[in-house]
Amino acid sequence: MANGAGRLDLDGRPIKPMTICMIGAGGFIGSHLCEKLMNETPHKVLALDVYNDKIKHLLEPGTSQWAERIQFHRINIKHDSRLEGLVKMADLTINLAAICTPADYNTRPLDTIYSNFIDALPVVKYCSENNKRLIHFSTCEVYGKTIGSFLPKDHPLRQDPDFYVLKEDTSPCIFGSIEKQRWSYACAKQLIERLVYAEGAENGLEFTIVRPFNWIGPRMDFIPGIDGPSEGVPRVLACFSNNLLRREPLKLVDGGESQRTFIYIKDAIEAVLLMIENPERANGHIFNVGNPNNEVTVRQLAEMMTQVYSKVSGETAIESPTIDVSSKEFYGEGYDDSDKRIPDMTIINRQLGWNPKTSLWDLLESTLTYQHRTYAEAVKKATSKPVAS
Ligand SMILES: NC(=O)c1ccc[n+]([C@@H]2O[C@H](COP(=O)([O-])OP(=O)(O)OC[C@H]3O[C@@H](n4cnc5c(N)ncnc54)[C@H](O)[C@@H]3O)[C@@H](O)[C@H]2O)c1
Ligand SMILES: O=c1ccn([C@@H]2O[C@H](COP(=O)(O)OP(=O)(O)O[C@H]3OC[C@](O)(CO)[C@H]3O)[C@@H](O)[C@H]2O)c(=O)[nH]1
Repeated sequence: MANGAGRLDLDGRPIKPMTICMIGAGGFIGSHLCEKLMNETPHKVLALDVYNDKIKHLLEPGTSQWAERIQFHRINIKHDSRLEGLVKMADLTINLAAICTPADYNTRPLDTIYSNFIDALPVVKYCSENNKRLIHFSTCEVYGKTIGSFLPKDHPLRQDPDFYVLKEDTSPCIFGSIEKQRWSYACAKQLIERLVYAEGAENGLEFTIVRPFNWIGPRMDFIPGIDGPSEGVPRVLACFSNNLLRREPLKLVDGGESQRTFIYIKDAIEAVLLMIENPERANGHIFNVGNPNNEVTVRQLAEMMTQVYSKVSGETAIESPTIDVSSKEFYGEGYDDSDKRIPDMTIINRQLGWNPKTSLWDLLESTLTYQHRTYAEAVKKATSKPVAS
Protein backbone atom coordinates (compact mmCIF):
# COMPACT_ATOMS: atom_id res chain seq x y z
CA MET A 1 0.00 0.00 0.00
CA ALA A 2 1.70 3.18 -1.21
CA ASN A 3 0.75 5.62 1.58
CA GLY A 4 -0.23 3.03 4.14
CA ALA A 5 -3.87 4.15 4.45
CA GLY A 6 -6.00 1.48 6.13
CA ARG A 7 -3.11 -0.33 7.82
CA LEU A 8 -4.11 -2.57 10.71
CA ASP A 9 -2.00 -3.75 13.62
CA LEU A 10 -1.58 -7.43 14.53
CA ASP A 11 -4.77 -7.28 16.60
CA GLY A 12 -6.84 -5.83 13.76
CA ARG A 13 -6.92 -2.23 15.01
CA PRO A 14 -6.30 0.72 12.65
CA ILE A 15 -2.77 2.14 13.00
CA LYS A 16 -2.71 5.89 13.65
CA PRO A 17 -0.09 7.89 11.73
CA MET A 18 2.77 8.85 14.07
CA THR A 19 5.84 11.08 14.16
CA ILE A 20 9.09 9.22 14.74
CA CYS A 21 12.30 10.86 15.94
CA MET A 22 14.98 8.61 14.43
CA ILE A 23 18.49 9.22 15.76
CA GLY A 24 21.20 7.75 13.50
CA ALA A 25 18.76 7.77 10.56
CA GLY A 26 21.61 8.38 8.10
CA GLY A 27 23.33 5.06 8.81
CA PHE A 28 22.91 1.59 7.34
CA ILE A 29 19.86 0.45 9.35
CA GLY A 30 18.40 3.96 9.52
CA SER A 31 18.45 4.38 5.76
CA HIS A 32 16.52 1.14 5.22
CA LEU A 33 14.05 1.96 7.98
CA CYS A 34 13.41 5.45 6.54
CA GLU A 35 12.85 3.92 3.09
CA LYS A 36 10.38 1.38 4.50
CA LEU A 37 8.47 4.03 6.46
CA MET A 38 8.25 6.33 3.44
CA ASN A 39 7.23 3.57 1.00
CA GLU A 40 4.75 1.64 3.07
CA THR A 41 3.36 3.75 5.91
CA PRO A 42 1.86 7.20 6.53
CA HIS A 43 4.26 7.96 9.41
CA LYS A 44 6.46 11.08 9.58
CA VAL A 45 10.18 10.89 10.31
CA LEU A 46 12.39 13.47 11.99
CA ALA A 47 15.72 12.08 10.77
CA LEU A 48 18.69 13.04 12.98
CA ASP A 49 22.30 12.31 12.06
CA VAL A 50 25.64 13.89 11.36
CA TYR A 51 25.52 12.53 7.78
CA ASN A 52 22.74 12.08 5.25
CA ASP A 53 24.42 10.56 2.18
CA LYS A 54 22.56 7.24 2.58
CA ILE A 55 19.12 8.89 2.72
CA LYS A 56 19.74 11.63 0.12
CA HIS A 57 17.37 9.91 -2.31
CA LEU A 58 14.53 10.40 0.19
CA LEU A 59 15.35 14.04 0.85
CA GLU A 60 15.64 15.42 -2.70
CA PRO A 61 13.03 18.16 -3.20
CA GLY A 62 11.91 16.34 -6.40
CA THR A 63 10.63 13.34 -4.45
CA SER A 64 7.62 15.37 -3.38
CA GLN A 65 5.52 12.45 -2.19
CA TRP A 66 7.95 12.16 0.74
CA ALA A 67 9.10 15.73 1.21
CA GLU A 68 6.36 16.44 3.75
CA ARG A 69 6.97 13.27 5.73
CA ILE A 70 10.73 13.24 6.22
CA GLN A 71 12.78 16.08 7.65
CA PHE A 72 16.55 15.87 8.09
CA HIS A 73 18.21 17.52 11.10
CA ARG A 74 22.03 17.57 11.01
CA ILE A 75 22.65 17.03 14.72
CA ASN A 76 25.45 15.53 16.77
CA ILE A 77 23.62 14.26 19.86
CA LYS A 78 26.78 14.73 21.95
CA HIS A 79 26.16 18.45 22.10
CA ASP A 80 22.99 19.83 20.61
CA SER A 81 20.26 21.51 22.62
CA ARG A 82 17.69 20.80 19.88
CA LEU A 83 17.55 17.11 20.84
CA GLU A 84 15.00 17.38 23.65
CA GLY A 85 12.64 19.49 21.52
CA LEU A 86 12.73 16.91 18.72
CA VAL A 87 12.05 14.04 21.15
CA LYS A 88 9.09 16.05 22.50
CA MET A 89 7.72 16.65 18.99
CA ALA A 90 7.61 12.90 18.28
CA ASP A 91 5.37 10.07 19.48
CA LEU A 92 8.24 7.59 19.36
CA THR A 93 12.04 7.88 19.46
CA ILE A 94 14.26 5.25 17.83
CA ASN A 95 17.92 5.49 18.82
CA LEU A 96 20.35 3.92 16.35
CA ALA A 97 23.28 6.28 16.88
CA ALA A 98 26.49 4.52 17.90
CA ILE A 99 30.06 3.67 17.11
CA CYS A 100 29.50 0.05 16.11
CA THR A 101 32.48 -1.21 14.06
CA PRO A 102 34.70 -3.74 15.88
CA ALA A 103 37.89 -2.09 14.56
CA ASP A 104 37.06 0.85 16.87
CA TYR A 105 36.28 -1.05 20.08
CA ASN A 106 39.87 -1.83 21.07
CA THR A 107 41.56 1.12 19.33
CA ARG A 108 39.09 3.87 20.41
CA PRO A 109 37.58 2.40 23.58
CA LEU A 110 36.81 5.82 25.11
CA ASP A 111 34.91 7.04 22.04
CA THR A 112 33.16 3.67 21.92
CA ILE A 113 32.02 3.83 25.56
CA TYR A 114 30.98 7.48 25.30
CA SER A 115 29.05 6.87 22.11
CA ASN A 116 27.21 3.75 23.27
CA PHE A 117 26.53 4.76 26.87
CA ILE A 118 27.10 8.43 27.77
CA ASP A 119 25.66 9.90 24.55
CA ALA A 120 22.59 7.67 24.78
CA LEU A 121 21.80 8.78 28.35
CA PRO A 122 20.02 12.07 27.50
CA VAL A 123 17.89 10.26 24.92
CA VAL A 124 16.64 7.83 27.57
CA LYS A 125 16.14 10.68 30.06
CA TYR A 126 14.17 12.88 27.61
CA CYS A 127 11.91 9.95 26.68
CA SER A 128 11.31 9.03 30.30
CA GLU A 129 10.68 12.61 31.50
CA ASN A 130 8.34 13.41 28.61
CA ASN A 131 6.47 10.07 28.60
CA LYS A 132 7.64 9.21 25.11
CA ARG A 133 8.08 5.69 23.84
CA LEU A 134 11.65 4.56 23.06
CA ILE A 135 12.98 1.82 20.77
CA HIS A 136 16.66 1.48 21.65
CA PHE A 137 19.14 -0.39 19.45
CA SER A 138 21.45 -2.61 21.44
CA THR A 139 23.39 -5.57 20.00
CA CYS A 140 23.77 -9.36 20.01
CA GLU A 141 27.26 -8.64 21.34
CA VAL A 142 25.79 -8.18 24.82
CA TYR A 143 25.79 -11.98 25.04
CA GLY A 144 29.57 -12.00 24.47
CA LYS A 145 30.88 -15.57 24.35
CA THR A 146 28.78 -18.74 24.61
CA ILE A 147 28.86 -20.96 27.71
CA GLY A 148 29.98 -23.81 25.44
CA SER A 149 33.11 -21.93 24.39
CA PHE A 150 34.58 -22.60 27.84
CA LEU A 151 34.33 -26.39 27.39
CA PRO A 152 37.13 -28.43 25.78
CA LYS A 153 36.91 -28.38 21.94
CA ASP A 154 35.70 -31.99 21.66
CA HIS A 155 33.28 -31.91 24.64
CA PRO A 156 29.85 -33.36 23.64
CA LEU A 157 27.94 -30.60 25.48
CA ARG A 158 29.28 -28.11 22.90
CA GLN A 159 26.69 -29.64 20.55
CA ASP A 160 23.86 -29.06 23.07
CA PRO A 161 21.79 -25.95 22.17
CA ASP A 162 21.52 -25.11 25.89
CA PHE A 163 25.23 -24.31 25.70
CA TYR A 164 25.12 -21.95 22.74
CA VAL A 165 21.64 -20.66 21.78
CA LEU A 166 21.29 -17.05 22.98
CA LYS A 167 18.06 -16.28 24.87
CA GLU A 168 17.01 -12.78 25.89
CA ASP A 169 15.67 -13.75 29.31
CA THR A 170 18.05 -16.48 30.46
CA SER A 171 21.46 -16.32 28.74
CA PRO A 172 24.27 -14.69 30.70
CA CYS A 173 26.46 -11.90 29.27
CA ILE A 174 30.02 -13.26 29.15
CA PHE A 175 32.82 -10.83 28.32
CA GLY A 176 36.61 -11.15 28.44
CA SER A 177 38.98 -9.42 30.84
CA ILE A 178 39.31 -5.61 30.94
CA GLU A 179 42.49 -5.47 28.84
CA LYS A 180 40.52 -7.17 26.06
CA GLN A 181 39.05 -3.80 25.10
CA ARG A 182 36.96 -5.40 22.36
CA TRP A 183 34.31 -5.73 25.05
CA SER A 184 34.12 -1.97 25.73
CA TYR A 185 31.25 -1.78 23.20
CA ALA A 186 29.29 -4.77 24.52
CA CYS A 187 29.71 -3.58 28.09
CA ALA A 188 28.50 -0.04 27.29
CA LYS A 189 25.52 -1.48 25.38
CA GLN A 190 24.72 -3.77 28.31
CA LEU A 191 24.74 -0.88 30.78
CA ILE A 192 22.46 1.28 28.62
CA GLU A 193 20.09 -1.70 28.29
CA ARG A 194 20.04 -1.99 32.08
CA LEU A 195 19.35 1.74 32.39
CA VAL A 196 16.48 1.63 29.88
CA TYR A 197 15.06 -1.40 31.67
CA ALA A 198 15.35 0.33 35.05
CA GLU A 199 13.61 3.47 33.69
CA GLY A 200 10.80 1.15 32.63
CA ALA A 201 10.64 -0.55 36.02
CA GLU A 202 10.96 2.55 38.23
CA ASN A 203 9.54 5.38 36.13
CA GLY A 204 7.20 3.65 33.69
CA LEU A 205 9.22 4.33 30.49
CA GLU A 206 7.62 2.53 27.54
CA PHE A 207 10.55 0.86 25.82
CA THR A 208 11.62 -1.86 23.42
CA ILE A 209 15.22 -3.05 23.13
CA VAL A 210 16.45 -4.54 19.84
CA ARG A 211 19.42 -6.90 19.69
CA PRO A 212 20.42 -7.16 16.02
CA PHE A 213 22.34 -10.29 14.97
CA ASN A 214 24.59 -9.29 12.02
CA TRP A 215 22.12 -7.52 9.74
CA ILE A 216 23.70 -7.11 6.31
CA GLY A 217 22.79 -5.69 2.90
CA PRO A 218 23.29 -2.74 0.55
CA ARG A 219 24.65 0.53 2.00
CA MET A 220 26.39 -1.22 4.91
CA ASP A 221 29.45 0.76 6.04
CA PHE A 222 31.84 1.90 3.27
CA ILE A 223 34.41 0.75 0.76
CA PRO A 224 37.83 1.98 1.97
CA GLY A 225 39.35 4.59 -0.34
CA ILE A 226 36.08 4.99 -2.30
CA ASP A 227 33.42 6.30 0.08
CA GLY A 228 35.39 5.99 3.30
CA PRO A 229 38.94 6.38 4.60
CA SER A 230 41.61 4.27 2.81
CA GLU A 231 42.89 2.89 6.11
CA GLY A 232 39.41 2.34 7.60
CA VAL A 233 38.27 -1.15 8.60
CA PRO A 234 34.51 -1.63 8.19
CA ARG A 235 32.48 -4.71 9.23
CA VAL A 236 33.08 -8.05 7.53
CA LEU A 237 30.59 -7.64 4.64
CA ALA A 238 32.30 -4.45 3.46
CA CYS A 239 35.84 -5.79 4.15
CA PHE A 240 35.18 -8.85 1.99
CA SER A 241 33.34 -6.79 -0.69
CA ASN A 242 36.35 -4.46 -0.86
CA ASN A 243 38.73 -7.43 -1.30
CA LEU A 244 36.53 -8.91 -4.04
CA LEU A 245 36.21 -5.59 -5.88
CA ARG A 246 40.01 -5.14 -5.77
CA ARG A 247 40.71 -8.80 -6.65
CA GLU A 248 42.66 -9.26 -3.42
CA PRO A 249 42.49 -12.29 -1.09
CA LEU A 250 39.85 -12.06 1.66
CA LYS A 251 41.55 -11.79 5.05
CA LEU A 252 40.50 -14.44 7.59
CA VAL A 253 41.08 -13.22 11.13
CA ASP A 254 42.49 -15.96 13.40
CA GLY A 255 41.58 -18.66 10.87
CA GLY A 256 38.00 -17.45 10.21
CA GLU A 257 36.66 -19.97 12.74
CA SER A 258 34.16 -17.69 14.47
CA GLN A 259 30.56 -18.35 13.60
CA ARG A 260 27.86 -15.84 12.77
CA THR A 261 24.23 -15.91 11.65
CA PHE A 262 23.60 -13.27 8.98
CA ILE A 263 20.18 -11.78 8.25
CA TYR A 264 19.07 -9.75 5.25
CA ILE A 265 18.44 -6.14 6.23
CA LYS A 266 15.03 -6.15 4.52
CA ASP A 267 13.82 -9.11 6.66
CA ALA A 268 15.08 -7.40 9.80
CA ILE A 269 13.38 -4.10 8.94
CA GLU A 270 10.04 -5.96 8.74
CA ALA A 271 10.56 -6.91 12.40
CA VAL A 272 11.29 -3.30 13.39
CA LEU A 273 8.16 -2.08 11.62
CA LEU A 274 6.09 -4.62 13.57
CA MET A 275 7.59 -3.24 16.81
CA ILE A 276 6.81 0.34 15.76
CA GLU A 277 3.20 -0.40 14.90
CA ASN A 278 2.38 -2.84 17.72
CA PRO A 279 3.43 -1.01 20.90
CA GLU A 280 1.24 -3.11 23.16
CA ARG A 281 3.02 -6.26 22.00
CA ALA A 282 6.50 -4.75 21.86
CA ASN A 283 6.70 -2.54 24.96
CA GLY A 284 8.75 -3.89 27.84
CA HIS A 285 10.45 -6.49 25.66
CA ILE A 286 13.99 -7.20 24.53
CA PHE A 287 14.02 -8.82 21.07
CA ASN A 288 16.69 -10.86 19.34
CA VAL A 289 16.41 -10.10 15.62
CA GLY A 290 18.40 -12.54 13.51
CA ASN A 291 18.22 -15.55 11.23
CA PRO A 292 19.22 -18.78 13.02
CA ASN A 293 19.11 -20.67 9.70
CA ASN A 294 21.93 -18.65 8.14
CA GLU A 295 24.85 -19.80 10.28
CA VAL A 296 28.35 -20.00 8.77
CA THR A 297 31.94 -19.72 9.92
CA VAL A 298 33.67 -16.58 8.65
CA ARG A 299 35.73 -18.86 6.37
CA GLN A 300 32.52 -20.28 4.86
CA LEU A 301 31.19 -16.75 4.43
CA ALA A 302 34.37 -15.83 2.52
CA GLU A 303 34.02 -18.87 0.28
CA MET A 304 30.35 -18.20 -0.43
CA MET A 305 30.95 -14.49 -1.13
CA THR A 306 33.74 -15.43 -3.55
CA GLN A 307 31.40 -17.78 -5.44
CA VAL A 308 28.49 -15.33 -5.49
CA TYR A 309 30.71 -12.44 -6.58
CA SER A 310 32.03 -14.49 -9.53
CA LYS A 311 28.44 -15.15 -10.55
CA VAL A 312 27.24 -11.55 -10.35
CA SER A 313 30.38 -9.89 -11.78
CA GLY A 314 31.20 -12.48 -14.43
CA GLU A 315 34.84 -12.48 -13.21
CA THR A 316 36.63 -15.70 -12.28
CA ALA A 317 37.94 -15.87 -8.71
CA ILE A 318 41.64 -15.23 -8.08
CA GLU A 319 43.91 -18.24 -7.51
CA SER A 320 44.21 -17.94 -3.70
CA PRO A 321 40.92 -16.35 -2.64
CA THR A 322 41.66 -16.17 1.12
CA ILE A 323 44.63 -15.43 3.34
CA ASP A 324 45.06 -15.91 7.12
CA VAL A 325 45.87 -12.96 9.32
CA SER A 326 46.19 -12.68 13.11
CA SER A 327 43.69 -10.55 15.03
CA LYS A 328 46.59 -8.56 16.50
CA GLU A 329 47.80 -7.67 13.01
CA PHE A 330 44.29 -6.92 11.70
CA TYR A 331 42.64 -5.19 14.67
CA GLY A 332 45.53 -4.52 17.09
CA GLU A 333 46.09 -5.31 20.77
CA GLY A 334 43.02 -6.05 22.89
CA TYR A 335 40.86 -7.69 20.21
CA ASP A 336 38.77 -10.69 21.21
CA ASP A 337 35.78 -12.35 19.55
CA SER A 338 32.30 -13.82 20.00
CA ASP A 339 32.62 -17.49 19.09
CA LYS A 340 29.06 -18.25 17.95
CA ARG A 341 25.79 -16.34 17.69
CA ILE A 342 22.52 -18.23 17.29
CA PRO A 343 19.48 -16.16 18.30
CA ASP A 344 16.61 -17.81 20.12
CA MET A 345 13.44 -16.68 18.34
CA THR A 346 10.77 -17.62 20.90
CA ILE A 347 10.00 -14.11 22.18
CA ILE A 348 9.79 -12.30 18.85
CA ASN A 349 7.77 -15.16 17.42
CA ARG A 350 5.31 -15.12 20.29
CA GLN A 351 4.92 -11.34 20.49
CA LEU A 352 5.07 -10.32 16.82
CA GLY A 353 4.71 -13.57 14.83
CA TRP A 354 7.82 -12.57 12.87
CA ASN A 355 10.23 -14.90 11.04
CA PRO A 356 13.15 -14.15 8.70
CA LYS A 357 12.80 -15.37 5.10
CA THR A 358 15.93 -14.85 3.02
CA SER A 359 18.67 -17.48 2.67
CA LEU A 360 22.32 -16.48 2.95
CA TRP A 361 22.97 -17.24 -0.71
CA ASP A 362 20.03 -15.09 -1.86
CA LEU A 363 20.88 -12.15 0.37
CA LEU A 364 24.52 -12.24 -0.76
CA GLU A 365 23.41 -12.36 -4.37
CA SER A 366 21.32 -9.20 -4.09
CA THR A 367 23.88 -7.44 -1.88
CA LEU A 368 26.91 -8.23 -4.05
CA THR A 369 24.98 -7.26 -7.18
CA TYR A 370 24.49 -3.87 -5.50
CA GLN A 371 28.18 -3.68 -4.44
CA HIS A 372 29.35 -4.51 -7.97
CA ARG A 373 26.96 -2.03 -9.61
CA THR A 374 27.80 0.74 -7.12
CA TYR A 375 31.56 0.37 -6.73
CA ALA A 376 33.26 -1.69 -9.49
CA GLU A 377 33.91 1.29 -11.81
CA ALA A 378 35.17 3.55 -9.03
CA VAL A 379 37.50 0.84 -7.72
CA LYS A 380 38.83 0.20 -11.24
CA LYS A 381 39.54 3.93 -11.66
CA ALA A 382 41.19 4.21 -8.25
CA THR A 383 43.41 1.18 -8.79
CA SER A 384 44.47 2.20 -12.30
CA LYS A 385 45.79 5.61 -11.11
CA PRO A 386 49.60 5.73 -11.18
CA VAL A 387 51.08 5.60 -7.65
CA ALA A 388 52.93 8.86 -6.75
CA SER A 389 56.66 8.20 -6.29
N1 LIG B 1 24.11 -3.62 11.57
C1 LIG B 1 24.10 -4.58 12.48
O1 LIG B 1 24.12 -5.75 12.18
C2 LIG B 1 24.03 -4.25 13.95
C3 LIG B 1 24.30 -5.28 14.84
C4 LIG B 1 24.24 -5.01 16.20
C5 LIG B 1 23.87 -3.77 16.67
N2 LIG B 1 23.60 -2.78 15.78
C6 LIG B 1 23.22 -1.47 16.34
O2 LIG B 1 22.28 -0.83 15.51
C7 LIG B 1 22.53 0.58 15.46
C8 LIG B 1 22.70 1.06 14.01
O3 LIG B 1 23.71 0.31 13.38
P1 LIG B 1 24.13 0.51 11.86
O4 LIG B 1 24.63 -0.80 11.40
O5 LIG B 1 23.05 1.20 11.12
O6 LIG B 1 25.39 1.48 12.04
P2 LIG B 1 25.79 2.82 11.24
O7 LIG B 1 27.14 3.18 11.71
O8 LIG B 1 25.59 2.61 9.79
O9 LIG B 1 24.72 3.86 11.75
C9 LIG B 1 24.86 4.62 12.92
C10 LIG B 1 24.52 6.06 12.59
O10 LIG B 1 24.55 6.82 13.79
C11 LIG B 1 25.12 8.08 13.50
N3 LIG B 1 25.67 8.65 14.72
C12 LIG B 1 26.66 8.14 15.49
N4 LIG B 1 26.93 8.97 16.51
C13 LIG B 1 26.12 10.04 16.37
C14 LIG B 1 25.95 11.23 17.10
N5 LIG B 1 26.69 11.51 18.17
N6 LIG B 1 25.01 12.10 16.70
C15 LIG B 1 24.25 11.84 15.60
N7 LIG B 1 24.38 10.73 14.86
C16 LIG B 1 25.30 9.83 15.24
C17 LIG B 1 26.20 7.78 12.47
O11 LIG B 1 26.57 8.94 11.75
C18 LIG B 1 25.54 6.70 11.63
O12 LIG B 1 24.90 7.26 10.51
C19 LIG B 1 23.75 0.82 16.35
O13 LIG B 1 23.31 1.20 17.62
C20 LIG B 1 24.43 -0.54 16.43
O14 LIG B 1 25.14 -0.71 17.62
C21 LIG B 1 23.70 -2.98 14.44
O1 LIG C 1 38.19 -8.76 6.92
C1 LIG C 1 37.65 -9.32 7.90
C2 LIG C 1 36.73 -8.71 8.76
C3 LIG C 1 36.18 -9.40 9.81
N1 LIG C 1 36.53 -10.69 10.03
C4 LIG C 1 35.89 -11.47 11.13
O2 LIG C 1 34.52 -11.60 10.82
C5 LIG C 1 33.70 -11.67 12.00
C6 LIG C 1 32.58 -10.66 11.91
O3 LIG C 1 33.12 -9.37 11.93
P1 LIG C 1 32.24 -8.02 11.85
O4 LIG C 1 31.13 -8.12 10.91
O5 LIG C 1 33.20 -6.92 11.58
O6 LIG C 1 31.67 -7.80 13.32
P2 LIG C 1 31.19 -8.71 14.53
O7 LIG C 1 30.18 -9.69 14.09
O8 LIG C 1 32.36 -9.30 15.21
O9 LIG C 1 30.57 -7.61 15.47
C7 LIG C 1 29.42 -6.87 15.08
O10 LIG C 1 28.29 -7.64 15.43
C8 LIG C 1 27.22 -6.80 15.68
C9 LIG C 1 27.78 -5.42 15.95
O11 LIG C 1 27.30 -5.06 17.23
C10 LIG C 1 27.34 -4.29 15.09
O12 LIG C 1 27.39 -4.63 13.75
C11 LIG C 1 29.27 -5.55 15.77
O13 LIG C 1 29.91 -5.46 16.98
C12 LIG C 1 34.68 -11.49 13.16
O14 LIG C 1 35.03 -12.76 13.64
C13 LIG C 1 35.91 -10.83 12.52
O15 LIG C 1 37.08 -11.16 13.22
C14 LIG C 1 37.44 -11.32 9.19
O16 LIG C 1 37.79 -12.52 9.37
N2 LIG C 1 37.98 -10.62 8.16
